[in-house]
Amino acid sequence: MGAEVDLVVPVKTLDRAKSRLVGSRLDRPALALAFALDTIAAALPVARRVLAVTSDPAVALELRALGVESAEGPEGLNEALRFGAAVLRERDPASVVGALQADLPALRTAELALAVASARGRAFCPDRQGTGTTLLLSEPGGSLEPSFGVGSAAAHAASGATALVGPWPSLRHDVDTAEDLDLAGALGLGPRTAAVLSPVC
Ligand SMILES: Nc1nc2c(ncn2[C@@H]2O[C@H](COP(=O)(O)OP(=O)(O)OP(=O)(O)O)[C@@H](O)[C@H]2O)c(=O)[nH]1
Ligand SMILES: C=C(OP(=O)(O)O)C(=O)O
Repeated sequence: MGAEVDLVVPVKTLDRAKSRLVGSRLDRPALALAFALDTIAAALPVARRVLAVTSDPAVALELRALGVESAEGPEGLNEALRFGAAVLRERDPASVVGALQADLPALRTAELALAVASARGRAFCPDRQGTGTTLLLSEPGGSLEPSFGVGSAAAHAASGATALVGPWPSLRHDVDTAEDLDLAGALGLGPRTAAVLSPVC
């Protein structure tokens, strides 16, 4: 792709996160934090900068220990992403700015690197079902125009972004439900997520 890649990663307040993981013995806040830390740790070697946008001081503190910068953005996912993308764009008018979801606990660095390198212009990676979006990239120097939420893959395609489909299953396995967690587990979970799950497995 050529241009440097800077990523904004939105992280919801932990006590409200991953509400669809209900009905199990899972510790949702601990898992949401572990998902975010595993996702970001896998992304760090790929991106020049990673900026997390979160209103949760506990998340910011954990990320600081990883050397990751956080900012408190506005309420709402797309608002948080626009805020983070503007911060990154201000620092470099020519970079590729990306939005990476924080619920990819099986993410492999090499797979993210391959997907990013495959992008030509503004592009997105659909989730495994093909309806959601796990990664959205601007064109170099371009705007992100995030439309995350229900049906975001179709929304990103309709806004002119190209779908990134290739050998990067770990980038497509976001985890919202217990079934998603089983499927991500089959790919191999990051160490923090595996540690949270180990007492109940
Ligand atoms: N900063 C910020 N991040 C958000 C917000 N809503 C969602 N996110 C993040 O956006 C990504 C995708 O969100 P979802 O998959 O819906 O995750 P979630 O909201 O924790 O899960 P559900 O409660 O099941 O909807 C995850 O990285 C979340 O942490 C928000 O209002 N602000
Ligand atoms: C917000 C999104 O994530 P999810 O569908 O996992 O909630 C999205 O895919 O746009």
